[in-house]
Order: sequence, then C-alpha cells, then structure tokens
Amino acid sequence: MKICVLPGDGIGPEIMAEAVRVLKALDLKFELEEALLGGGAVDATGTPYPEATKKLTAEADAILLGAVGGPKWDTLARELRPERGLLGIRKDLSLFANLRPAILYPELANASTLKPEVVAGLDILIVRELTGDIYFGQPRGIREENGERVGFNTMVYIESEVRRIGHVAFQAAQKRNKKLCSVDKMNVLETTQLWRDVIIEVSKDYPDVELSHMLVDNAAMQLVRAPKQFDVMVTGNMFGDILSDEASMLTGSIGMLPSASLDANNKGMYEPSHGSAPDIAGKGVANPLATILSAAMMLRYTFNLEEQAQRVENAVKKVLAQGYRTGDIYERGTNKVGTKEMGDAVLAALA
Ligand SMILES: NC(=O)c1ccc[n+]([C@@H]2O[C@H](COP(=O)([O-])OP(=O)(O)OC[C@H]3O[C@@H](n4cnc5c(N)ncnc54)[C@H](O)[C@@H]3O)[C@@H](O)[C@H]2O)c1
Ligand SMILES: CC(C)[C@H](C(=O)O)[C@@H](O)C(=O)O
Ligand SMILES: [Mg+2]
Repeated sequence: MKICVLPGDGIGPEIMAEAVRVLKALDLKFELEEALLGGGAVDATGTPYPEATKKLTAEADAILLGAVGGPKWDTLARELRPERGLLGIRKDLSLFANLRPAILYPELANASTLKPEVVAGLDILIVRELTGDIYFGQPRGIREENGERVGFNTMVYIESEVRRIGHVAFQAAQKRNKKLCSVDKMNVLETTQLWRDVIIEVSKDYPDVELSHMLVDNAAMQLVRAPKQFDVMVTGNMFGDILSDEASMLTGSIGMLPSASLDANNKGMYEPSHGSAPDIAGKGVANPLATILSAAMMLRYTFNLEEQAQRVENAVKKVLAQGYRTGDIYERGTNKVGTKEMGDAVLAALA
C-alpha cells in the first residue's frame, strides 16, 4: 500500500503531520513517501508540480494532500500558481469523482451556523465532478480587444463526463437513502442543460433512486434554509466547489469537511476541502480533523479497510465527545486545543 504524502503550503504541513501520525498508529503496512507540491515546490524547483512528484503520484495507490497556495505566490503567472499543481494531479490521474461528505457531529450542533433543530442529524454527500467544466475548458485566457482586456473561460461538459459522474452519484445514492438531487443552471447555460438531460438518461438505470433537479442559486439558498431535504447532491466542478464550502459551515467548520477524489478504479487523492488558511498558518491552531477524516476515506475507498476507516472516524467522534475543540469549533465550556493536541487526543482515542 503505497501512499504519496503531499503536505503542501500554509497549514498543510501542520494538519498533515497529525494525519500521518494517525495512519502510522494503525499498524498497517503502508509505504509513505513525501513529495513537493504547490508553492513550496515552486520555491524549491521552479514549478508547482515537479517531475518527481508526477512520478510518485502516478505510482502510488493513494495520495494524501494537505493544501496548497497562499499570498506569497498569488502574483505568479497562472502556470506557476500552486493550485495548478493540484489541478494537474486531478487531471493527470482522471480523479473525476470528488466526494465531499458534510456530516454534523451531534457535539458540534452549536458550532453550526444554523439553529440546532435545523441541522440535527445532517448527513449530506456532495458528489462534485472534478476534471471538467469551466476549470479546464478551452479556450481560456486574457486578451486585448478594442483597446481593453477581456478575460474568458469556457464552460464545457462532454456527455461521457456527465454520464460517469452520474453513475457514481446514483450508486452512492443507492447505498444511502435512494435520493439524489442534481444541481445545475439549465435555465441559462447550455452546458448544464446537457448535464440535466444526461443525468435524466442515467437515471433510467436506477429506478429505485428518486431523482430531483434544482437550479444552483436555489440550491445555495435551500442549503442554509432546510439542508436536511438533501441526501446526495451531484453537480459540476465549479458549483460543487462553492456548495461544498457552504455546506461545511452547517457542520460547524470547514476544518471538519474531508474529501475523496477518485478515478474509475478507486485510486484516489484525499484532502480536506479547505485551503492552506494563510491567516492561521504557522500558529499551530488549525483543525486537523478534516485531514484525519480524509485519511479515513482513503482507508475505505482505496484500500477497502472499512473497519480501520471506522476506527479512525470513531476516534474523531470520541475526541469531540470528550470536549476537545480547535479554535474554529470552540464554544464555552469545551477544551480548546491546538493542532498537535487534537492529534494527540485522536491517537489516544484510537488506542
Ligand atoms: N485543496 C487545496 O489545496 C485548496 C483548497 C482551497 C483553497 N486553496 C488555496 O488556499 C489559499 C487560501 O484560500 P482561502 O483563504 O480562500 O480558503 P481557506 O480554506 O484556506 O481558508 C478560509 C478560512 O477558513 C479557515 N480555515 C480553513 N481551514 C481551516 C482549518 N483546518 N482549521 C481552522 N480554520 C480553517 C481559514 O483560517 C480562513 O479563515 C488560496 O491560495 C487557495 O487557492 C487550496
Ligand atoms: C485550490 C482550488 C484549485 C480547489 C478547487 O477549486 O477545486 C479548492 O478550492 C478545492 O475545493 O479543492
Ligand atoms: Mg474549494
């Protein structure tokens, strides 16, 4: 079991250290190899996605990523931006299925931005398409036209791309509550008219799943009005990026939202949904739980180690029940800890 570890930038190395400690404590035969990605890779090698990293990520069974990016690299040319490294791995390895579970742990009911009665028991799975859409569409760029600059990107989906993410979403729904909501903007965008048409075609293979459709602006509103109406949501790359950050706050913090990015054979990259959090980097206060929960998803999806995945998830539940909280989920009466102390608590809970 080969795992490529990419700590990345900002809080990346801090949260990754805790996830790696948790993995090592499981006493499984993992080979962990670290590589550079993102801003640190630009500083060391002149590119955000060095050849050595390409080789390691291609060879590994799974990749664990902290986060990349930060203000230090914000003014670089687009090809040199840390985020290009992340997008490069997703595309090179065809990691088209991004699973982002937004689960409210009962102990965090007061940390949610919504009233406890609106979010109690919340358990949503966002299935985000990850290798298409306006993120990758051509042409793109900034050009001069009539004496001024024009920025342009292309929103594009090929039928087969929608079909394959549709199957992933329907199959996920079959394993849960057999309810799928597809989110699009078909009232305005042809790309997402095609999205809706194809999702409806795919639904014929899953007569046991109840399919609904929602326009993305309404979905953003419904997520904060009555989020428990959703079970599995499927959407394109950009809408999924935005809706998953929104959903994270229903669970108390973006520091709680893990993710899995899978190819057709469950090879995957696992990373928290949040970024490198430059505002708190280096302070030892970041919440490592999204990264630790991402490692649990890796055990489940790539390595088929369901029992070990649950062991890690149960340890997270236990530390929350014991009252440990990083700053982002802290409330009066709980025990405020830093990144490392939270890792220590999870390790103790594993034992
Ligand atoms: N997967 C990734 O590598 C990834 C994802 C998103 C953003 N980014 C990059 O990260 C950089 C910063 O982006 P941003 O500020 O828009 O988003 P961000 O997610 O890094 O931070 C947003 C807010 O959430 C807080 N936060 C995030 N993770 C946290 C954690 N684990 N514990 C506690 N608080 C946490 C931050 O302190 C900040 O206030 C940018 O360069 C962006 O491109 C990378
Ligand atoms: C850093 C960025 C490229 C990335 C994305 O937009 O996909 C991030 O926001 C995410 O959610 O993983
Ligand atoms: Mg995002």
